[in-house]
Amino acid sequence: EVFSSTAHLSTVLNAEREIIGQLERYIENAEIKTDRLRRYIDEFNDIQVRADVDEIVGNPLSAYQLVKRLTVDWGSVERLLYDNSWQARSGIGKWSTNLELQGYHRHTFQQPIRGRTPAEIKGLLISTRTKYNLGNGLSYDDETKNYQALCRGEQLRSDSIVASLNCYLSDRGHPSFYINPIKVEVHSHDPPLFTFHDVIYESEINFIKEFSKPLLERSTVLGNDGNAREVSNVRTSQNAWLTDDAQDDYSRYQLKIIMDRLSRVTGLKIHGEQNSEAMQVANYGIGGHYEPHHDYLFKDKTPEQLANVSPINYATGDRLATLMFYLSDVTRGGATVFPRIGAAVWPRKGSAVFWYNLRKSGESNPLTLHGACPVLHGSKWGTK
Ligand SMILES: O=C(O)CCC(=O)C(=O)O
Ligand SMILES: [Fe+2]
Repeated sequence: EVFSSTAHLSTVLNAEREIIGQLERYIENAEIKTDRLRRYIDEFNDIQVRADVDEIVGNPLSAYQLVKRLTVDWGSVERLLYDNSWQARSGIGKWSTNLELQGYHRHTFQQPIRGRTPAEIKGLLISTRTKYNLGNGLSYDDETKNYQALCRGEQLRSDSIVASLNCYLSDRGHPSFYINPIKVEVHSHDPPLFTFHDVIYESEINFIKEFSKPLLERSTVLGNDGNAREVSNVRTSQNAWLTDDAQDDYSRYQLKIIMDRLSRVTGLKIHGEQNSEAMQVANYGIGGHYEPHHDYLFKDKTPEQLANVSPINYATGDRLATLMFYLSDVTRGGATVFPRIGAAVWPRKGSAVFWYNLRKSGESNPLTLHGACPVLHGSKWGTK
């Protein structure tokens, strides 16, 4: 009954004012929320547009920020979207605290590092010159020291040895290279260690990468107890085996062309499972590495570990040689280093590094101990 008295009308009027007030706060909140969301979107958009994928995932700072966005920022966006506390000022408080905290993290994260390029970080790590030993019979500690020093780009060999390392053009004894000979770079004469430059082409590299991307899984090593392979900090990368049965006709054809060329380059028959293992593709992200190890399979193994060597390897014999080619340049880090030889091979897209794991006598050569240095900036793709 609104006509019988005005008393109740004033209550209604007050209620209306209250509703208007709440609606205004609701709109105000919604505007703040939209504003925050807009700022997130602008910021993410800006980062996405600015750089290409390799640049984002390969730069330690942007890779860190990407992970932070996935784990923290997008969580805040989600909370913003689902937070319906339209009447609570405390809601706004919560959002802004959140954002301030993130601003703070961004601040503390960026300030100390800004301007310090990986080169300077690397510079900080370079120790004063220590005396290095090379060869067999080094302690594990010395080998680790050499591995790290080589990864930092230090020279461990005498100037005269380094001066004896040469580059040359070679047809590798095959007519297909008469006109366009292979560029060979020698990293060590004994044991022989070379890179063959520009032996795999851009289109082939893209083919191998695209083909293996969906197959990549965290790499494993043979467990000490001889049991199945396990994930380990010794080898932090992802890899994929390009086995014959996983391939369609077109892929098999592409791989055959590459393998035939590499057979001519190395002078070894490497195509087909009787002659070499399936191709293995590896991708290392920032910090990804493989600690020094040997590629040969039969020496220095316990009977339990030997029991784990696959029958095909017994049938075909030990790994005579390793040929590994780089499918990417690496901005910093990621060298393949030989702590007992003192050699470091820096990845170059399209080049292949080659060495014999066994001597001519068939015995394994312990000097071929090698490892992959941690990637500092960029990402590393290799296949062997
Ligand atoms: O990636 C590298 O530089 C070395 C890889 C390696 O030694 C291996 O896969 O056995
Ligand atoms: Fe290896």
